Amino acid sequence: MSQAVALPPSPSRGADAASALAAARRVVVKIGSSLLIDAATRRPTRDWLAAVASDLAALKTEGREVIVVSSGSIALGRGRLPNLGARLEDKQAAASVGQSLLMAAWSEALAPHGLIAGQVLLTRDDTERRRRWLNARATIQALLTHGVIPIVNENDTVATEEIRYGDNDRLAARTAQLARADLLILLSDVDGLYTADPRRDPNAAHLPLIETLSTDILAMGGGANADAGVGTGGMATKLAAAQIARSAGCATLIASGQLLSPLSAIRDGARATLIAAPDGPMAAYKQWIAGSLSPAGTLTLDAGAVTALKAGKSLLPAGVTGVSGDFEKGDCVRLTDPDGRSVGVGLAAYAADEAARLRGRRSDEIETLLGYRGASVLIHRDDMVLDDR
Ligand SMILES: Nc1ncnc2c1ncn2[C@@H]1O[C@H](COP(=O)(O)OP(=O)(O)O)[C@@H](O)[C@H]1O
Ligand SMILES: N[C@@H](CCC(=O)OP(=O)(O)O)C(=O)O
Repeated sequence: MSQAVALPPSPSRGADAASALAAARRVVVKIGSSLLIDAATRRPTRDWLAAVASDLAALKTEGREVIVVSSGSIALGRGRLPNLGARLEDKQAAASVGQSLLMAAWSEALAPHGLIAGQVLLTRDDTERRRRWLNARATIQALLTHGVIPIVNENDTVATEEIRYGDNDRLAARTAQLARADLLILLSDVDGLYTADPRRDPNAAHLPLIETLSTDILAMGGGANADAGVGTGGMATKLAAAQIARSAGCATLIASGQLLSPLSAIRDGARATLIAAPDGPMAAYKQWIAGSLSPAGTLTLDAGAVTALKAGKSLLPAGVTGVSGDFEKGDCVRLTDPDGRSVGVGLAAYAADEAARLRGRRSDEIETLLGYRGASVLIHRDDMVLDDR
């Protein structure tokens, strides 16, 4: 995995947009249909896409990991099937045709930089059900480890959440949460949040930094720019996305995508709104594990495993002496010492029946015991919170 640049404290804390980007290690960039697709021709805005690809390549060269959340499949699909109607299934059909065109456009734009695009189609269920969530996270991690740029969109064939209610802003926030990104950049047709919709109110003032998403701030988010033709969300969905990201310890930047190289522009000081997050993504993730999930089972550990966990290691199957409860992969389980005292909690990498088969066994036996090669640990240390920490 690439190593980050020398970093200022954290993009999550209050600063300005340029320093938030300079400090970010893992960045999710959300790009809406109106930026990617020419409303008149319903084709990709190739020059813009080429410039963004070059921006993304620069971020990667600087040592940051980059994930893109890209809309555009419906608009592109409609370009090929102009007679489609406005029903939900027509939109889904458009997305089905347009998604491959969208990926082709991304692959073409990234290729001159030696970068490969990987398609990731998610539904809300995938980001909320922990088993699928762990699977999606592992796939995104594997893509990043191999230097691929994941290009995420909603799986519009099976889900209608975002195309019915808004845009991909919330999907981008959930992706940032899933990937434990520290910065979410929402590229828009406006250079940030104003005290009121700047298209309607000439006195609206730009807000460069939001430390707290108060109800007053949330109320500033109006609907979308109706003149844009493609794109659906508006500022309200961006603020809703920022709220999701913030609770996951990820800061959000709302910035203009209407410049040719919008990410370089942020780095060079272009105006934007930074919504800070108080904790980093790992701290927020651990708080979520410890505070929001009820354990669905228990793993009893031997004394050696307890010592290893306290030294910061992951839990290997070899250190587990007992498995109880009915838990699935990704569920929260309680960890206890040989005397039954709680040691902490963690997210299981295997379901209860599999964990029972792996109990007390070496990691190199997992493939033989289960018939496939899964994780080499029962609970990864990142997915674990110890009581006495
Ligand atoms: N308080 C606000 N500050 C900035 N923009 C606002 C605000 N309230 C509503 N808007 C509108 O939200 C639009 C951006 O949302 P949207 O059209 O969905 O953009 P995109 O397609 O880039 O996601 C702006 O063009 C603006 O008209
Ligand atoms: N999944 C849909 C995204 C829905 C949408 O319109 O999003 P956006 O362009 O961000 O308002 C698509 O690819 O067209």
